[in-house]
Amino acid sequence: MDTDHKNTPMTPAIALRDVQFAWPGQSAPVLDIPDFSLAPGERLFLYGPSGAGKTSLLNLLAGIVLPQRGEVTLLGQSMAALSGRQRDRFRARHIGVVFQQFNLIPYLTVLANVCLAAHFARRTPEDGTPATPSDVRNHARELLCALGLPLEIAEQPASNLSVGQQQRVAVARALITRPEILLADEPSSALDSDHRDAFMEVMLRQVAETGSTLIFVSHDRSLATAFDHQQDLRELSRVSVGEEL
Ligand SMILES: Nc1ncnc2c1ncn2[C@@H]1O[C@H](COP(=O)(O)OP(=O)(O)OP(=O)(O)O)[C@@H](O)[C@H]1O
Repeated sequence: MDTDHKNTPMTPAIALRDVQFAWPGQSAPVLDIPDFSLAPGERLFLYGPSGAGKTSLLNLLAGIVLPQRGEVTLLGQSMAALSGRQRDRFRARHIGVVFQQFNLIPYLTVLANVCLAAHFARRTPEDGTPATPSDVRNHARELLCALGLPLEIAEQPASNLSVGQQQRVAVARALITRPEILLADEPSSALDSDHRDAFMEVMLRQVAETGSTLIFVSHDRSLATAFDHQQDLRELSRVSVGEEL
């Protein structure tokens, strides 16, 4: 169970060992990663050409898919040891994910989309996340405002928003739970330079305050200087084209 996972100061936030992953129906792995780990609080900028498997890797780390071989361990918890439902719960409580497609619920208001993540995480004040609904709403409004979204937008359905606005709502939704691990897949791709700078400041400030471990995927290499490390996925993953699993 999620609550059983051991998390000592020496435990990496993220650890992959001998991981091979192929999408269903494909015999060739998209990822083959012998060894990869990040310490708590490390911030990694991940890049690589389109199709290299960056999004696939984030799906593995979020526990959305499991590898055919090897082990993915987050905060000391093996993902394979959890059922699908337990992985969903683990993700809600410990991981913030900004998906490329945002995955907002279109008919819910912006505020409801952001607050729902806090509801599913069901954190207590001791975890550092406000517990009362009105505190959560205030925190959500603060995040939306810091990300440059006008306040009146909070009460509109998410489907009314521009792509760049939806992207920032998705970022607020990932940050509101103050997750130990933040996985962001091209989270600034639809933003102009002013909004991108504001977004980077908000995200990095909260990550620093919370001590979150961050993997940030982007094609914009100019952003890499804000991170502890940058990594080309092709150097991490030794995929042999045509190899059978
Ligand atoms: N849900 C899926 N089902 C089947 N195959 C998939 C799925 N998602 C990705 N793939 C395949 O896995 C490979 C890697 O795709 P992935 O999206 O991980 O690359 P990427 O590096 O994130 O690319 P981009 O920079 O364009 O976002 C591609 O060949 C893609 O077709």
